[in-house]
Amino acid sequence: MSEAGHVLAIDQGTTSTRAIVFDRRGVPAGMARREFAQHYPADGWVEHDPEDIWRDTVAVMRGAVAEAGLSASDIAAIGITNQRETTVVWDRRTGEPVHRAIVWQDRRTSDLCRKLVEEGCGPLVRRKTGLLIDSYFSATKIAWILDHVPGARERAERGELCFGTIDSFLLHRLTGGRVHATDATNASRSMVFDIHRQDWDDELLALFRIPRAMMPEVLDSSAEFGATEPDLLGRAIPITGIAGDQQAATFGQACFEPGMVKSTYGTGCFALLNTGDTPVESRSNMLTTVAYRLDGRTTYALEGSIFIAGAAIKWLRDGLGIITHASQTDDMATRVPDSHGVYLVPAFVGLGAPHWDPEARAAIFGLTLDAGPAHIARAALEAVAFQTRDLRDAMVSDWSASHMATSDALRVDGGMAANDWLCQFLADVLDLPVERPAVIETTALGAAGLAGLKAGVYRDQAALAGAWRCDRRFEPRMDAAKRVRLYDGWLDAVRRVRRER
Ligand SMILES: Nc1ncnc2c1ncn2[C@@H]1O[C@H](COP(=O)(O)OP(=O)(O)O)[C@@H](O)[C@H]1O
Ligand SMILES: O=P(O)(O)OC[C@H](O)CO
Repeated sequence: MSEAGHVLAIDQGTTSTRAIVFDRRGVPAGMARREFAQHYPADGWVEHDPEDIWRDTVAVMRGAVAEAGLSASDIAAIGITNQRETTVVWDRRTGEPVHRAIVWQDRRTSDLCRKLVEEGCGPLVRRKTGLLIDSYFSATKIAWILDHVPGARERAERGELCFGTIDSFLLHRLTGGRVHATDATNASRSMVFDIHRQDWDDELLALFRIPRAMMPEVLDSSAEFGATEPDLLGRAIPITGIAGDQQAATFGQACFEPGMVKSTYGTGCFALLNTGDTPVESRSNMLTTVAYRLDGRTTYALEGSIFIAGAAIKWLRDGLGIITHASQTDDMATRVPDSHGVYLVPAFVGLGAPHWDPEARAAIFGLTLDAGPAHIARAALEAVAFQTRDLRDAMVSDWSASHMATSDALRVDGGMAANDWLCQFLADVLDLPVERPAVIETTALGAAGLAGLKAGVYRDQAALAGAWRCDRRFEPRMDAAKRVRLYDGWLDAVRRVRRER
């Protein structure tokens, strides 16, 4: 058991970077958070500046330790969790990025993806990676950078450039450029990683024209990744846990048994169903992915990915200007009896699962002169619940086709899970109890759990599962006829968005 009793988790998300110090019981002891700039250089393009992310990461690490009233000597280990698929390419020697990070929401390579699908490459990618060919994943983003940054492809072939998702970029910086690695969950989001052989796949690397020389080493999610440069926090601290944020949330929600499901409501919404040590291929356009890999043993999941969840609420604030803080939407939705027939389909960057339609764009239907901001805010929240229903129906059909039932409640987390109105509506639309944990920052908790297992702060997964506590359980109470009517209206709105693209 480690003497230093705390774990520092870095949670680098799409709209903000957080660090949280957890104690030996998995209780947050200190936290710091910074939002950072989103860049939209063209329609469907989304970029982040890696230097903003690095600067904020160092600041929130130091801020969280200070807020906890601790020092580096109290921190046994660091865990990293991150927005997935977002792609950074940097110079191996200097650590300098050759281009801004291309974010997971970015759709600039959708034409290339469509071409590969038309050429019949879909089954090969699906069989090896569990993924559909889509610009969401890293491979085509890497190729775009190599094709559009002068000299980058030649430098990459000479081994002078590194690719990494955000975890890998931060690991390289935190270790002073000594370590170029990632974990199996992040690798599984690239479209060039064989989830069965657990290795980069040369046939797929060739298909996407990516030199193997730029790929990071792939380790377990709980592993010895390296140690921080002493000047960052006052002493070298081991980094012993890494996972993509949705897998970290699955771990933080203690969804360790096959059939258990969690759904995270951040910028996007991501539902993961643990399928155990067997990858389940979806017939409903869900993804097959790595949930976590411990001691060389891979646990898989079915995943439904929705690109816009909290981002729609952010748009109400920054785009429409009808709110000044996301939490206002709770009161606004409560104030009106229904959305007055208003449906908002948040296809701002296309539609993810189960449609995978990059060309779709957002729309609001059903507006009348007596509809107002509260109806639109409610429709934005309702859309998150309707999209979750789309995912759950697909996952249940995949899973129950050949396995036992799914768990009897949906565990939720992420920034939006603080919205009581949304959690209740979610339970109503799913006709399923929704459980919100006492520690809502489950993504960071998962990263801390992975790091703490390796560092000896937490005994084992059973101890982590035993520490999970429900803060509030929302029971479904909507009558069936209303549920059917509302959801049918949603399905009609989505059909209209897809027809009109
Ligand atoms: N009370 C709330 N009601 C609705 N949406 C919220 C609420 N609080 C935060 N959000 C939304 O959740 C997102 C932030 O959640 P978070 O998990 O921090 O996201 P990420 O990890 O993607 O950065 C933002 O898009 C914000 O608009
Ligand atoms: O930043 P989040 O929490 O919305 O997560 C983004 C996902 O990792 C994208 O796959």
